[in-house]
Amino acid sequence: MVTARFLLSILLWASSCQALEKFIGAIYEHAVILPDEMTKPVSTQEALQLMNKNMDILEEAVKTAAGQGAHLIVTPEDGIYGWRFTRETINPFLEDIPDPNVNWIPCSDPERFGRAPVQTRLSCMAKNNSIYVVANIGDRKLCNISDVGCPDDGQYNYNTAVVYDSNGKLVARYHKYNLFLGEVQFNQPKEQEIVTFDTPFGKFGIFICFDILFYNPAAALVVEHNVDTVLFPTAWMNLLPHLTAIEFHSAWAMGMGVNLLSANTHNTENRMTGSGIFSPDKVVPYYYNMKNESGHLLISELNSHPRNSSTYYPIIWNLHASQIKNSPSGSNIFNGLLFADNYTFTELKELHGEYSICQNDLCCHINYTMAEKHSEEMYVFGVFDGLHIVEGEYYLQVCTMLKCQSMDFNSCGESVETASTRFSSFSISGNFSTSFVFPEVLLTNIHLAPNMFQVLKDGRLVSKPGISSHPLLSTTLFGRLYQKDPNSK
Ligand SMILES: CC(C)(CO)[C@@H](O)C(=O)NCCC(=O)NCCS
Repeated sequence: MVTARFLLSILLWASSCQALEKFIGAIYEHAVILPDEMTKPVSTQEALQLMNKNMDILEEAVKTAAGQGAHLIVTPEDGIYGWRFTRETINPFLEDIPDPNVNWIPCSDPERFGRAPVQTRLSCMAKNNSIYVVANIGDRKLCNISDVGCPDDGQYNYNTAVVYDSNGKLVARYHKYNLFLGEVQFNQPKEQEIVTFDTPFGKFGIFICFDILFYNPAAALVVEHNVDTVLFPTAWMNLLPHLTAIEFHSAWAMGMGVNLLSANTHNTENRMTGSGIFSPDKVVPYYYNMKNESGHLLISELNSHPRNSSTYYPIIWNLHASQIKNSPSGSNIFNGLLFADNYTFTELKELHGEYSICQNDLCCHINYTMAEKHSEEMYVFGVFDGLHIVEGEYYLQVCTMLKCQSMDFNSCGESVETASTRFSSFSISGNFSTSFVFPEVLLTNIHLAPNMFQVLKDGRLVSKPGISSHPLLSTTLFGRLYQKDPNSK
C-alpha cells in the first residue's frame, strides 16, 4: 500500500517535470461589471463586493477551462474592477502584491502580507482547479513622501498582472510600463520590468495592453529573453484600419514568432472586443463580437515552442523589396490622413496592377488582381514612414492596401467595416529598415484570414487561393522602427 502510493507519487512527480511539446491555453473575454460613477472612494467592503461579482464570473470561466484540460487561462486588463478611477477612488481596490520570490501561496496563507482577499481568491481559483491563472489587479506600494518620486498621497499605484501556478503560488508579477491615456489612477514604474517564468510547456513572458506597441518590454521579451508564449491582458479600444485588436495582436504573434494569449475586456460602448489565442504556426481561435454584452471563453492547443515547429522560419522583411526595380507609381497619387498619419496613396483603378510607391526611406510594392471591380468601392495602396504622434508617440513604417470609406479620396484611411470586393491574389512588400514587421489581413465584417495568406522568407505577404472567396478590407505590413521612437533608450 505504502509502496504503491510511493510509486504513484514518483510517477506524478516525473510527469509534472517532463517537458510538454504542446499545451492547452485559454482566454476569457470578460464583460466587466463596472463600479458606479464615484466622486469619493467607496469602502474596502464595497470595493471587494464589486470585485467578487467579477471574480464570480471569472471563476466559472476558470472552472470550465480547467474542466476541458486547459493548463493556463488569461483574464483581461481591468477585468476585476473596470476603469474611470482617480488616484483616490482606486485606493480601496488595491492590495500590496509582493515580489514572487517570497514563495507565496495566498490560498494557503492569506494573511502573510496583510489584507489580500483578491489575491487569495485568485490563488484559490488556480489551486482548486489545478490551472495557471493570469489576472490584472492593482498593486499599492507605500512610500515616504519625502522620497524622490513618491506621489503626494504617499503611495505608488501600479496596473499589475499576476500569475498563479497550478498550486496557487504567485509566480509572476508585472507592473504595466506603457500606461495609456487616462490611466491617471496609476504610476509608471521607475524601472522597466522584464517578467518571465518557466513551465514544462515553455518559457512565458507577460505585458499589458498598450505595452504591445513598444520595444520595452514587449519586443525585448522575445528578442532578448526568448519567450515562447506571451500572456496579454488588455482593454483594447479597436481602431480601424490597422489597430483593431484581433488584427494587430494576431499580426504581432506572427511577426514575433510567439504564441500570444490575448484576453480583451468586453465593452462595446468603448469598442473593446476581440481576443484570441494567436500563434505563428497554427490556425487558432479568435473572438470578436460587437453585438452583445456577454463574455466568451476560448480554448486551444498550442505548440510549446512555436519557433521549433516545422512550419516556422525567420523572415527577412526587406529582402524581396530591396532586390527589385520600382514599378510605376500609378496615375492618381495623393496624400491622405490615416489616424492622423500623412500617407502617400495610389489608387488601384484597374482589375489588375503592379505599383511601387515611396515615402522618406520606405518603398512599398504591390501586385494584385481583383476578382471583380465594384464601381462603388475604391481601394488604394499606401505608404507611411514617420513618427505617429496621436495617443502615444511611436515611429512607423507601413505598407498598406485598403478600401476607402467612400468614393471620396479624403476618406482613404478612415475606418470602414464592410466590403464586397474580392481579390484573386495580392502580394505586398517593402524595403523596411526594421525587422519588426507585423503582417495584417482583415476581411469584411472584421474577420481574420487564417490559411488565406502567408509571409515568404523574403518578406512578401502573399495571398493564398482561399482569399478569393472573401471580400477584403485591408492588408498591411505594419512595421515598427523602435530606434526612432522619441523615448527609445
Ligand atoms: C488602438 C489604440 C492604441 C489607438 O490609440 C487605443 O485605442 C488602445 O486600445 N490603446 C491601448 C489601451 C490601453 O492601454 N487600455 C488600458 C486602459 S483603458
